[in-house]
Amino acid sequence: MSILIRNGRVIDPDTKLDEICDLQLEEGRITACGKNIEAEADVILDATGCYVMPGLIDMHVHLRDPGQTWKEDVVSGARAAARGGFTTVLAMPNTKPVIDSPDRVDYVKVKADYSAPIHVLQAGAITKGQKGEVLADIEGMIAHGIPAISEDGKSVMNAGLYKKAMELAARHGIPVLAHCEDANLVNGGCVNEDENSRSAGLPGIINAVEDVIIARDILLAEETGAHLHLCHCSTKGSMDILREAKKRGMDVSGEVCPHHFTLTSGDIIPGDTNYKMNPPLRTAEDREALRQGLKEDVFEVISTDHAPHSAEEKTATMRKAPFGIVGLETAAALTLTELVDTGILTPMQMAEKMSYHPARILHLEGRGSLAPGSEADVVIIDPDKEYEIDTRYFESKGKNTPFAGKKVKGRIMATICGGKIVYQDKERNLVQ
Ligand SMILES: NC(=O)N[C@@H](CC(=O)O)C(=O)O
Ligand SMILES: [Zn+2]
Ligand SMILES: [Zn+2]
Repeated sequence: MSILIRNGRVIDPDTKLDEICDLQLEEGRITACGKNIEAEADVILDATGCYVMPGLIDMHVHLRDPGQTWKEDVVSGARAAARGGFTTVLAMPNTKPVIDSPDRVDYVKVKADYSAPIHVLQAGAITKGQKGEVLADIEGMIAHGIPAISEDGKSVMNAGLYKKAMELAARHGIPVLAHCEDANLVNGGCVNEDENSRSAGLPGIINAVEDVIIARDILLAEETGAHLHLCHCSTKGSMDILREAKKRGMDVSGEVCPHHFTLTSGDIIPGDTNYKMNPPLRTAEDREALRQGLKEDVFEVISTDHAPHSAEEKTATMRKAPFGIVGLETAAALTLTELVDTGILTPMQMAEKMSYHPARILHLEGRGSLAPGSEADVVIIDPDKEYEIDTRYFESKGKNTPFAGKKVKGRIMATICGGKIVYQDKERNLVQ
């Protein structure tokens, strides 16, 4: 199988290429990139007016498999990812049961290998059952292929235990993905603590809930030499602390999710639980800091924290509904609309944060790159296509998004994974 993508704006952070040219894919690999490639191909795609980027990589998703497959499963999640332009996702281990052993890692791997259209990777939990008491079989899971460990959904509050996990991660050269939330400071909060929470009479979550654990984790990473990656950063403090740690030359990185760089707590429609996620939507000042941090590459990753829940679960009150919103099928459009179209990020920075940097942090050789020899994982995006987000077209089982009906600019036209077209837009056929 060979594919020739003609006349797109090829944007490759690895080779620093940003040029209108052709890209040739053969037998699952990228084989050539250049102007007017004359080779024969089984399929020719006309990418005129489109960005051609390395397939997007989301290093933070929840696929709910095993145990909560009414919300999502490996296959529906992977299809949603393909529709969103992603060719690799990393699933968090807060499933039921928790992915804390080699055989549970294998369960996801086998299911994904047989039936997912894209690459699905699995992170291993740090403690058994995510109870924060004893370490999980981290080395066993590393032997079975996990590219990272994470306790996402919570922080490991026992710093001594966490330090041991970091030592293991450092020894094996894998990153620790940190959900930063001080369990003792949350205080039952369900939205950001500010004038909006007070007028709505809802318990609030202060910024320090996140910031104190970020500071602690950075100190522990410095001590152990582990690569620390901060999940879903939402506060101005996260940006300040991360910037300062990087100045000291530390091996630490951070991600921001589209909802946190797009919305503030002031946008919450009272009672609409599709605005409830953890960490919560913060203030305009926090959002501004996140945007600035993305622009200045303090944050090198954009991830979705795709957190599907059923409509029924989300009909609960703001206090009781589960935290989390879906993100795979809206992330590229929100990044293009909110950050690229506004001049905050260049298209090259988008490709870095949504593909190249995640590949480097997770040590995914041959991914996040369009250099010849790389895996044939490619996304074709029309940056000018305008439309309204419509959850009826979502491949995800989760429709829980505050962005339904939002006007955006930028649409995935095709996703190619391992040299196969795994998603194509129905309106505009690129095949020539
Ligand atoms: N982000 C969320 O609001 N929810 C996540 C957990 C998490 O990412 O911490 C979930 O698993 O639902
Ligand atoms: Zn989290
Ligand atoms: Zn998460």
